[in-house]
Amino acid sequence: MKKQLILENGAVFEGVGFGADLAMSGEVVFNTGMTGYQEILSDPSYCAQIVTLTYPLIGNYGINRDDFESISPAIHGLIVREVELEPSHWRSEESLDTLLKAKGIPGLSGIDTRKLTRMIREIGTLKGRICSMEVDVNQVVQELLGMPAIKNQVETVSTKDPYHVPGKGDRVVLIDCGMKHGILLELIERNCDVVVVPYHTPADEIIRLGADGVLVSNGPGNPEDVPETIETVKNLLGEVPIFGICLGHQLLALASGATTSKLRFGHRGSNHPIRELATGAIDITAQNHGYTVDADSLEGTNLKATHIAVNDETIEGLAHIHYPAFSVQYHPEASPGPEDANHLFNQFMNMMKTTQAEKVLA
Ligand SMILES: NC(=O)CC[C@H](N)C(=O)O
Repeated sequence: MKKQLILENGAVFEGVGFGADLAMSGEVVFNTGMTGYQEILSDPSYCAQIVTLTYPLIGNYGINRDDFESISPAIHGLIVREVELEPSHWRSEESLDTLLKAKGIPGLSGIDTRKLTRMIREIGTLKGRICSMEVDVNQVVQELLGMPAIKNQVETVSTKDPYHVPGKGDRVVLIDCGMKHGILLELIERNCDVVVVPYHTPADEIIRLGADGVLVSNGPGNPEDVPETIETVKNLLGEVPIFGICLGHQLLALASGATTSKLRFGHRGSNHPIRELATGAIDITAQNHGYTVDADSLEGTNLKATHIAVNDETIEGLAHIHYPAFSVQYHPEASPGPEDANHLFNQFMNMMKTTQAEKVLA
C-alpha cells in the first residue's frame, strides 16, 4: 500500500508501507550502521523517534529475540530503502514486517533514504509523520509544526518496579532510564549482583540497597527532562562509584553543574571514532545521541573531559576530579557495533574494588 512521510518543512517522500497500518509522528533521525537493525529498532533511546536506516537492504536476516535490546520497541516508525519480506537466517523467528505489525509500528520502504539523510544533515532533525496518501499535506505540516516536544520518554521506557538479577560479585544498582539489555548482560557477564531500579529512585534508597556501584543507563529524550535522576546522581556523587552511559553521561554532567544542548542531527551509527585525551588512543564506537555536553560549561565544575569525538570534537567522556565517577557518551556495550570500548566495564569493576579497599583502610 502506498504511504508517505511528511516532514515539518513541507517535504514529502512517497513509498510503500509495511509493518502496522497506522499514522505516527516523531522526530526523524538517521542511523548509518550497516547491520544491527534489530538492536536499533529495540533501543529504548529511540523512543518516539522515526528512524531512517541508511543501509539500503533491511530485514534480510529477520528477527530473533536474542538480538533485542528491550521487550517492546518504542520507536514511532522505521524508514528503509528496501525491506526484505522473506528473511533467511537460521536464527530468524519472524520477519521485520510481522514484528512491526505486532508491535503497532509503521514502516515505510522504497524511499530515497540518502536524499532524506542529506536533508536532515543540512537542516537538522525534523518532525515528521508516516501516513496514508489520503491526508491533506498542508494540514499535517501545520500539525507537525504545532506538535509540542514530548517530555516523558524516560518515564515511558523505564522499568515500573525494581527487580533483582542475582550474581556473586559486587552489587550494582542500575538506574534504568531506558536501559539496553546489552548493558545488563555486560554486568551479568562480570558476575555482578544487579538491582535494576526506576529512573526516579532517590539516592538514599539506592544506598540502602547496598550499592557497591551505580550505573546510570542510556535513555531517550532531552536529559533536562529528568530532574529526578539528576538529583539522584548529585546526591550519589562521592558516596558510591558511578558509571554513566549516554543519557547517564549527560545526567552526570547536569548533576555536576555543566550544561547540555541539542546537536543539529546527532550521532547515530556504529563507526564513530573517539579519542582518549590522556593517551591519544582511538576507539571506534557505537553511538546514538541527539544531545551533547557543552565543552565550555565544564569550567568551574569538578568534571574533566576524558574523550572527544574525532569527527566534530564534541565531548564523549567525562571523569570527576575528586570522586570515583566517570561517563561516556557512546555505547561500550556496542549492541550493535564495535566492542573497542568494552574495557570501560572493567574500569567500572576496578573502580568499585578500589573504593571498597579504600573504605577498609579508612
Ligand atoms: N542513547 C542515549 O542514551 C541518548 C541520550 C539522549 N536521549 C540523546 O539523544 O542525546
